[in-house]
Amino acid sequence: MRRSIATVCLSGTLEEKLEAASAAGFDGIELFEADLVNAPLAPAEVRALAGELGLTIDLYQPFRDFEAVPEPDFRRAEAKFDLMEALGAPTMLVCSNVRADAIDDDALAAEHLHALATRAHERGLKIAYEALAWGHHVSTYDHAWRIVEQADHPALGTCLDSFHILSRGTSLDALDRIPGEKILFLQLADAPHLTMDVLQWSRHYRCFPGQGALDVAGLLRRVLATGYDGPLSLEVFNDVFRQADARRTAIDAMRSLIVLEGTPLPPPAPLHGFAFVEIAVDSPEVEDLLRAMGFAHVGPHRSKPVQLWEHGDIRVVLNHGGDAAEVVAIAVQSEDPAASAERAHALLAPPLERRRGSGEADLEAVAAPDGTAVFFCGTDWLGDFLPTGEAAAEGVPIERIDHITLAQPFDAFDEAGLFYRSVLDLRPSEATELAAPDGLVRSRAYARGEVRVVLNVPALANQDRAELQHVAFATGDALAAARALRARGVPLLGVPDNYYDDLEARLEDLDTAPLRELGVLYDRTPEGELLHFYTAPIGGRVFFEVLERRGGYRGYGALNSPVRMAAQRRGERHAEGAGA
Ligand SMILES: O=C(O)c1ccc(O)c(O)c1
Ligand SMILES: [Mg+2]
Repeated sequence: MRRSIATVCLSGTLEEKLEAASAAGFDGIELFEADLVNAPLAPAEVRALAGELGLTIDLYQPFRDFEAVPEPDFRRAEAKFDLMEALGAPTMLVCSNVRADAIDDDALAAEHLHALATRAHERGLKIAYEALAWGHHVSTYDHAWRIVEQADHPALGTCLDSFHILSRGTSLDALDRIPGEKILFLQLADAPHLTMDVLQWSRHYRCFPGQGALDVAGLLRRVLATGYDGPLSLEVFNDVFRQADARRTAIDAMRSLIVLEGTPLPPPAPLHGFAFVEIAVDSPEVEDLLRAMGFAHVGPHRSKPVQLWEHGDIRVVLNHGGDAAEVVAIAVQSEDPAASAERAHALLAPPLERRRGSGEADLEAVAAPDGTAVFFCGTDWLGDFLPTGEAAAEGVPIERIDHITLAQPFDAFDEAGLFYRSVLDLRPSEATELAAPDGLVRSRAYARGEVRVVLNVPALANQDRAELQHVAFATGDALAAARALRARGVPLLGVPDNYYDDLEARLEDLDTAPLRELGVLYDRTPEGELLHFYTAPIGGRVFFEVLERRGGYRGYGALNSPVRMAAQRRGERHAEGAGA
């Protein structure tokens, strides 16, 4: 099916919006009136530019507050028809009247729309009538359809918008009564569950399908069952997207449509946890910390300035080309790396070209939205490192990478989420908000089996950095691990006494003494328990966590994150007797 995107989804000037839509592979656009009014291009020039970019102008919108008023404004409508002829836009969206003085009279609305359609028809144009969820009298799609049916004009049909329908929880059953050819346009948008005024919800929080909580896929199935074969068009009003890079947003939008349509993709290959995490370093600090944690430097790379460090099943690659300590790559162990990479490419993840020495493994890698490399590893990559013969220290019970937490830029929360969900086929948990000392952080975990990625994003722009990156190591015994690491002189993050006092007040049966002594945090859900602690940050940017999941605990200790963040901000380290 044809894919369109409304210019309101994208940031920038009209020219930038068109270029971004074209670069992402869209076939057409919905032209928002304001984007045209604000542009120095004549309508014919917009048409020419769109044409050069391979885009059609599928819809001109919105035409507001027309129907069911004492004097419908045909003069304004004719002016827009002139414009549409110059643009080559075949259809005008008329949204339901929101004015307080609109008349509650379906027959009158139908009469006005019939008259409008008659004039449009003379020009070879069409009118698509859409119910806004906050329309004064017409606020549901079935009501808008009844009026269109009553108006009964060949140049008049309806425009369906998934947000207006699903936000109100309107039953989809009436869709079966609308003939496909009378649906002139389909707008698709998702949104998170929010309890708020529906207009505010629509204008600020819409997102691309798959990024919110609405069943857009279910609605699409019902609409396609009517025989609708017009464009699938994204119409998303979102404060963050308005501030994001238009080219990235357009690719995010296209990825969302690829997933929504159920486009055949290479199936996700089974994954077996993380093969490695790569950390860029600018000082010997990380090496010192890994050594103190019992890691062995098992080998330098044959041709690149990177080293492999190992402990149990944990592999950390240190990259000495960095100018700050940060996680630059995550690598998953795939049963079929080539298939994983093909799936990623089909989902528009840009491949990363890698330089490879002769005899070295051909590692497939793509770039995540924030530039983090995602590698798909088989088993041959370990041969790229020259063995040193070093072995990890005994007696430090840390076993494998449990999860990797990536601090993302402010505008990447939904985009990066959709990327990891679709490319790696990870399942999202509920999003949470963490109150850090420097601002609110939105956090959401994505997981499949042993591959777990947590995305942390500042809630507002202009916050330099509300979060750090971290790699969490799984242990079978957090208290023993904390004891062993302390004995080896690993600088651990201090936890205030107030935290343990609160824990005791909340959980009467919990013995907090060993936790308090060792600076170990605790969480409990009906499924199980979590014991975890953190190293002090290195280079101000990266730290490690050690965690023990007991029973079926599936979370990430989000409740305790603000305690950690406050301690990190103070630069507190756990010292002997700190709990006393
Ligand atoms: O928010 C609005 O006014 C508005 C305008 C046009 C649309 O198609 C829509 O869904 C909402
Ligand atoms: Mg709409």
